Amino acid sequence: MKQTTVDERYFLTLVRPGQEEPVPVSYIWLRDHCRCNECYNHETFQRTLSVLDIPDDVAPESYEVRDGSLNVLWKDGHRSAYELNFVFDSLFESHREATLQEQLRPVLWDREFISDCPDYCRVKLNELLCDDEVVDKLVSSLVTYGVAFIEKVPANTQSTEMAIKRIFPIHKTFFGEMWTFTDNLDHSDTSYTKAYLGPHTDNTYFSEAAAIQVLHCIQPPNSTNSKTREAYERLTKVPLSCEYIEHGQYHVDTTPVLKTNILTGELEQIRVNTYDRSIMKTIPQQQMPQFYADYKGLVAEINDPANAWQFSLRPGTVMLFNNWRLLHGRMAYTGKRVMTGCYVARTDFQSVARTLGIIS
Ligand SMILES: C[N+](C)(C)CCCC[C@H](N)C(=O)O
Ligand SMILES: O=C(O)CCC(=O)C(=O)O
Repeated sequence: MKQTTVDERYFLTLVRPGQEEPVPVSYIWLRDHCRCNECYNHETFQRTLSVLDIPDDVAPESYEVRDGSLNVLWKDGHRSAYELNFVFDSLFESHREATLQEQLRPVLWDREFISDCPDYCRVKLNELLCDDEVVDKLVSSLVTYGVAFIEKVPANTQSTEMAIKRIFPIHKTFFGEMWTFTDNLDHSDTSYTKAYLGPHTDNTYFSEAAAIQVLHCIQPPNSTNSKTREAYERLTKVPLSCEYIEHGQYHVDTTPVLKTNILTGELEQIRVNTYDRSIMKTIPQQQMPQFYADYKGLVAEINDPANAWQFSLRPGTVMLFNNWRLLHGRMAYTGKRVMTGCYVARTDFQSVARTLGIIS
């Protein structure tokens, strides 16, 4: 067995069955994760033990591993018992690996793939309302492909709301809970016009963009490259401010265009809306040429027609898409058109997916 030297004032070591390398486990982590009824409320899933009541130099009087459990007697006389799998599965390395091994991983796709791909979810409203498995299938599609459709939804806001609330709570913003928009400039924003809208994500000016955007066209218009990697890395670091301004509203958020997962390092969010960018003043002027080269490269890639999946949203079909990974836009139109939809907050999207066992 390999030897791992640890400072026994702060760590004990455990060996996971089937592995050779002993792993260090910190005493203060163990004490903080005691799940006895005195330290943890199993009805509210909350700690009752305050972290301030754990001495920095907390250490066991003794401990033993027996029958798949670690039993600790602390110097203050407190006793803790841990299932070894709880400890091993809570280690950073295990948690990171498990996150990377999610049973449902995002599938990256392009127009050709998605046009031919039968797997993303396209269900009928009555199926969704009657069958919990269809809810699971739809949320899985949003996790895997970032997109799903509900068909045969009566072309009105109320039915759209009913369909979405079957799956998610709706995230209310100053646009409303369910919003319905046309070209009457109800809000000072291009989406409230007939104009072309290039590919973008919404809410780049919120501290957290909606995870899911829902769109239902309830009244169609009555007429119709090693440099890339370096640029990618830079765009995960350069803070970019985006804003939304109208009477009574002034939202600004300043974060990089690309956000990577703090645990896995994988790309987690793209936040691009060229329309809503604030004055660029978050980097020195000397860095501007490089930033604009990187940003224009990304926007050009986004606007490449080869990357566009274009179709008409017709009354009856509700589209849900992941606003953290899919960009959306629309062609300019003439005549009268009415669109309805809503946002779903990321925490609610993830909570529903986690409750369904789709993500951890
Ligand atoms: C109409 N609706 C509420 C759906 C969107 C409004 C979009 C506002 C802003 N340009 C953005 O991209 O977030
Ligand atoms: O009007 C549309 O079809 C889409 C509008 C849009 O992109 C948005 O509201 O973010």
